[in-house]
Amino acid sequence: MLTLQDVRLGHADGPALPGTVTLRVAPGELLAVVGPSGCGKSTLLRTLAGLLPPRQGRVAQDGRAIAGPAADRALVFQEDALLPWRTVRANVELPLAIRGMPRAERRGCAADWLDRVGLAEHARKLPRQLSGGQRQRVQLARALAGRPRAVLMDEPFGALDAHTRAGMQDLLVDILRGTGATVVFVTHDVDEALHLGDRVALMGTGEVLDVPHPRRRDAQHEPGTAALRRRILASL
Ligand SMILES: Nc1ncnc2c1ncn2[C@@H]1O[C@H](COP(=O)(O)OP(=O)(O)OP(=O)(O)O)[C@@H](O)[C@H]1O
Repeated sequence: MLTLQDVRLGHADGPALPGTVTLRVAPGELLAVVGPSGCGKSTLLRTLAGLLPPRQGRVAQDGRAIAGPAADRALVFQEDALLPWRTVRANVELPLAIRGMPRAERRGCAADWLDRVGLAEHARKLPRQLSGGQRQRVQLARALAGRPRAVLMDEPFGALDAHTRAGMQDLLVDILRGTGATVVFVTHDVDEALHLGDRVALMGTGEVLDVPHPRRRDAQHEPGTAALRRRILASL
């Protein structure tokens, strides 16, 4: 579980953002976060990751204050954060190696995750030999291979075309199933938030709304989904 209690966000060299955030993300939940540009969505994720201390208030994972980055919380960005000189497999293995996992075990773990994201036969390639969508799948494999209890995703599919993006959403739903990971997912795309989220947090207003039919593509035209969509759009 991730909790923020009366948290004031802000970068060290900038002013604190207006207002405070109080939020509780339940174990295994996917919380989608939307809000106007500049309202602090990325700052929120960095604070949860432990990369930025809160200006005020308390940020905790499972009741323990978050004091710095930890392997238990993986970050996935929109921009490609793979090491270009390492193979796909070595990129997925890297966080496992840093955690001291023995070589044979991390080989097996990386192979398993590359298989789950459909890239088994690309393991020996370099990132630049892959498409944008494939690179994003490597990032997912790398984030999840370490079995984090929380995954913090900042517009991870924002740079992908609509078709690839829908495929990535389906893949994410598929590979999260059974991991029990808690996910905070920042997006500009209201339909993505409504599809992936159990709840949607509106960062501008502080509201957190239940999604009536999470992860059901056919729910788009259900009255509850349509009403929620209008409400979110109005808040943006
Ligand atoms: N590295 C930084 N140093 C100082 N201030 C920053 C830094 N990054 C962002 N900010 C400021 O913090 C505020 C919140 O930015 P943030 O990137 O969290 O917003 P956001 O909601 O993610 O925006 P967007 O939707 O446009 O990505 C903005 O006023 C921004 O100028």
